[in-house]
Amino acid sequence: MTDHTETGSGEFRAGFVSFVGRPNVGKSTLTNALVGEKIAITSPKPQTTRRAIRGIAHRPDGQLIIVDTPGIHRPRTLLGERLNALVEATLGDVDVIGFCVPANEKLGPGDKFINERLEDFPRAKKVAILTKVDEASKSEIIDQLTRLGTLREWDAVVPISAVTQEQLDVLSDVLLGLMPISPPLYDAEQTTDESEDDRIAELIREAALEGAREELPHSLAATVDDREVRDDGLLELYASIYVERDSQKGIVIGKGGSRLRDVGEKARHEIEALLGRRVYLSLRVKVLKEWQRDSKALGKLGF
Ligand SMILES: Nc1nc2c(ncn2[C@@H]2O[C@H](COP(=O)(O)OP(=O)(O)OP(=O)(O)O)[C@@H](O)[C@H]2O)c(=O)[nH]1
Repeated sequence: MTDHTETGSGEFRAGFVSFVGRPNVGKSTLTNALVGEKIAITSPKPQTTRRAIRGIAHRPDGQLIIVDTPGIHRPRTLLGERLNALVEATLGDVDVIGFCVPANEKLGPGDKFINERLEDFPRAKKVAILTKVDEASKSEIIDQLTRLGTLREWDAVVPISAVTQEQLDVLSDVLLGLMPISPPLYDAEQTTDESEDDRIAELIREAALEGAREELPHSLAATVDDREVRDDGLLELYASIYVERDSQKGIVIGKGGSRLRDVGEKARHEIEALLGRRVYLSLRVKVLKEWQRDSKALGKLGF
């Protein structure tokens, strides 16, 4: 079981926080930096986060349970609608919402749209997080903080960089301070409640996303279909990458299978790091026609 020593102030706090913001503002990177382990996938392509993944940051004086949501956006497909419903359900339930805005881009209509939506979640405390301060000048940061201040009365405003780790300790202090006094909600060893297969599938999808062309990211999904331990102890994993159209299959596989080999190689390294053991990874690319619009297919892929 867990071994939690309480600090001077005495009170242990635990609760749920969700980071929201436009695509690509650094929510997943922040989650990973706070948790200290790779949980949510990160990618330079927007909207790559598709499911609510919990990362748990353990501290001597509390636990921050991070619910990573897909971005809030206007739905265009059935997948989009489901994702928005997921966001609604998640945000209705958290103690703190961290509204992320990058320091190196001006506040735009997208930020304002999301900020207004925060009114729908009166239960949650609201913290503005200025991300990527390593990419902005002092005066840009000050301007941006001032503008953020005009949006609403925040419970706190914190500038951070997940890449240089700047102010991450301040942010976790602030977030924890806003959490209810509570006994630990999870064991100290636990950093996520996602299943291992789901995490492996995310690593495969992340590898396949790398270098993928514009049209592809939203069409990619991955599943782990089977696993077997060989006599020599090697873990065999059988997984599928799904695309929506025949033409996309060729793109993922590449000339003579070269691209798929690279994807497999990259994913295998990440999976081995996650599991702490050697793995044989078999990847197959399958076409699931228009799966984003097909409720049966969405179910099959775990949405
Ligand atoms: N320089 C800098 N880059 C960052 C920082 N945080 C994230 N990034 C980069 O910004 C890009 C997007 O980061 P993500 O964490 O995937 O963004 P996200 O908000 O989770 O994106 P979605 O999943 O699309 O909603 C990646 O290329 C990150 O490496 C930061 O603190 N500094």
